[in-house]
Amino acid sequence: MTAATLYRKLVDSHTVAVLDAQNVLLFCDLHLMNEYTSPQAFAGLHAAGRGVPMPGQNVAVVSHIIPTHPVRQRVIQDPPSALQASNLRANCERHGIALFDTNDRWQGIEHVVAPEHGMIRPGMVVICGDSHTTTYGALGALGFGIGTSEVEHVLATQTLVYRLAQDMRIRVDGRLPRGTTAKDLILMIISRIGAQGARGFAVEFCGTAIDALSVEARFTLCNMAVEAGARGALIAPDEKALAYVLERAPDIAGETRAAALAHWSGLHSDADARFDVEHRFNAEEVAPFVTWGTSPDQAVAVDGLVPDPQALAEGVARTSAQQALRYTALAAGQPLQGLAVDHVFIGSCTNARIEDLREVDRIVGNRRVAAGVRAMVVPGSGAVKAQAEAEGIAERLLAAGFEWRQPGCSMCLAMNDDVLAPGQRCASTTNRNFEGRQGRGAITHLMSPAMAAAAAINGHITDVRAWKDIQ
Ligand SMILES: CC(C)[C@H](C(=O)O)[C@@H](O)C(=O)O
Ligand code: SF4
Repeated sequence: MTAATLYRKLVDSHTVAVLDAQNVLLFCDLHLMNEYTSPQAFAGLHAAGRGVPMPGQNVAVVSHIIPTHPVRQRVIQDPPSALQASNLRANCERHGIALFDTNDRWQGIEHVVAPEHGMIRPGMVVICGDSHTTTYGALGALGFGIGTSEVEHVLATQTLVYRLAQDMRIRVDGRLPRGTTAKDLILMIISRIGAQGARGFAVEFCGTAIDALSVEARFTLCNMAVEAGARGALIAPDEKALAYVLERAPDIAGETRAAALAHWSGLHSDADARFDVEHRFNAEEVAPFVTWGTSPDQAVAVDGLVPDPQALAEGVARTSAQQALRYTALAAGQPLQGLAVDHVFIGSCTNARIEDLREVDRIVGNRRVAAGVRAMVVPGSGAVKAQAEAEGIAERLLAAGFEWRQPGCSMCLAMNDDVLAPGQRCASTTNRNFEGRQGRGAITHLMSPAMAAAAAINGHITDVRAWKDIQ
């Protein structure tokens, strides 16, 4: 047998039929749904008089449009959003699909909820009408986003017509310096390879720096690989990944466990597997990264300067940098450090897990949010929220002047009522800094949770490495 990459092993083991040289019919072990991209798919399914043959392999979570105010019973006020949620409920009831509904105690952002309940296992193919499904590569599962018409196809057949991706390997060796995280690493990678740098590729991350990352940090890394255009992100599952899954999947026991472990042990690229493209990075070069523009690849180290578009080659990069600077109201050559922020948002499927909130807590310590800054923490899920409350994190952050909210996507894309005003500048732990993403005319600076916490305390973009008590 020829040597294969982990990506090809996952695709081949899920191929029901080869359609042509580029396309296969792929079996999908788990299909996650949200209220935003599923309604039209169900409508299409019903119009065609079709059912959902494998409801147990589908799960739905209300994520995007849900309000996050700290009330006991959440009510979605906005009529179109309320309709999306009630549609999802009706569709799940009709087809017997499990749903994490608005007031379910485990509700949250779909990509935070699914792994914490042991739904994501190494070797699976997981799809969702949401681009950040690449997150699951952290556990050795092939995850990727699909469009609404594909959601309908998956509901009806549990399969997908899938165009093969090319193989890319990104090796990162060395140790991440003090004060830097997986978020800084992925922002650095994206800034170097570009927002289209992995377009058309399934990316496998490897190297000593990746081995050293916690599973939650790997979620952050794989989550944002899509911001480089990746069609999938994978990390071969190691002891850490397996322990994470086994802890959360009590059904994997006895003979099933032995069979699972045997299967999982083969989930890595063969030693002589061929990758179409390979990149190498040195973790020692990672610094806390901050975006200055309106695309995730427009980022520099916090002690760097806003680049001069004139220094870029004439063409798309220069034009988009010029446009970006107009939007973010920054000047070429300006330092990012010291830039005042109005708002701090700690949340999203990139950085709202318990380790992220512990990091924020550690940075904040006994300090207080700067006067005039509104700082909001939106835990990724009900489970994260409960854990953070049990650990005293919520109480300490509230005392420091942060708002402590209920779980959801919230200000990551402002589809609920957590919206910034025009011109407001936000230090954000999210993954996209597109124009208008957090509110029309609002400006987003992507960064790590530690950096966002430091910005909240100082009221301006701050190099967290100057903090004495960081790790
Ligand atoms: C709403 C959804 C389709 C979208 C996505 O696909 O990623 C959203 O989650 C986002 O982060 O922009
Ligand atoms: S948290 Fe943000 S990136 Fe993640 S699914 Fe929600 S909107 Fe998309």
